[in-house]
Amino acid sequence: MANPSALVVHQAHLALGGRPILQGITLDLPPGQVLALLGGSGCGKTTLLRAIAGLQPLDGGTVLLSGRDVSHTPTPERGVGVVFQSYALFPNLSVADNIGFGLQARREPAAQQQARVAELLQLVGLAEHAAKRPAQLSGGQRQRVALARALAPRPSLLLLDEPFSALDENFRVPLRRSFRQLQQALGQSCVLVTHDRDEAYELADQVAVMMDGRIEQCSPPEQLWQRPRSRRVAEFLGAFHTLDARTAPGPWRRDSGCWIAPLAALQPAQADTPATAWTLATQVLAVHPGLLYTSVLVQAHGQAPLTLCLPPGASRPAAGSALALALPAEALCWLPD
Ligand SMILES: Nc1ncnc2c1ncn2[C@@H]1O[C@H](COP(=O)(O)OP(=O)(O)OP(=O)(O)O)[C@@H](O)[C@H]1O
Repeated sequence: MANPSALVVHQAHLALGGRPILQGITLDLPPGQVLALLGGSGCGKTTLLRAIAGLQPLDGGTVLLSGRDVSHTPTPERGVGVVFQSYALFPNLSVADNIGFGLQARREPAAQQQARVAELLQLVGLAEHAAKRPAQLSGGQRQRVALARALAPRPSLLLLDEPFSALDENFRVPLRRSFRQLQQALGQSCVLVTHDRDEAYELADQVAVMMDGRIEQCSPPEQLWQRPRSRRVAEFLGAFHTLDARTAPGPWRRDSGCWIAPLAALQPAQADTPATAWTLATQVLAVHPGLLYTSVLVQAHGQAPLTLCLPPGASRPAAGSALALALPAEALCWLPD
């Protein structure tokens, strides 16, 4: 028989302070994969993570870990590891003792505990810092201690709440890449809470977009960014031009919904632009030079302003000038409201 899913959440419901916070969440995570819960502030990501950990009781619904119904099982018996945004390390314990904390609590033989701590110190590259206190470490090192501590008891599922958000961009990206390598080498199943789209895209096998306590779409990242299922998801991902279908010209006009196209698909119209393309007569509102590209804000009739991205060397149009743009037909996809 195939391995059971690392995590199944079925119809999770929860209200707090009289407000619905989780509204029928259903998820299924195969073993060894990372699921990212991606959403804006207050959509319920952390609450869902806490419910999976058993730190927040649900009003209704079930949670299964490796096929075992843990809906009413206390946290210590669920076999999950948790890495909090703040890392929550013990300031008076050494790095090694922080990592070994969960093993002591399980009363494993001392030699076995020491061997496991040494293994994890190696794994996260902190062997020479074993005797230090958390205050003597950098933010990235503290994050790795928190990760090692959560991994030490070999959890069936690792839960991570914004684990990289306290770090500077320069540290965040290399650290999340080394985390992904480690996770894949260990085959560790994970649920990752994040509001960072790049992080979700890079780290996750499946991305669940959460809005108002619901999963709007759960798909592998490439699929999500190619085919968002609704306008809300497309707008949240921020990777598309959105054009109103009601005010669209000729063949693009519809009674409802919108057309979306990847940002790079919008280009200046050329002599060889195919007749099937959607051509837009626009006026340049503003030009914003940038390191990677120049953003040109344009206004097309009946549409919200659009942003054309020009490569750094391209000639820049002047604000107020007219600019003919085109979107190839194959880049456009209609979505319901
Ligand atoms: N104990 C509580 N009592 C009442 N409301 C709560 C409680 N805990 C959380 N909430 C509310 O539930 C909603 C979801 O909170 P949650 O922390 O899960 O959001 P989030 O998606 O993780 O947001 P963020 O990214 O800002 O952390 C918020 O509106 C929050 O105010």
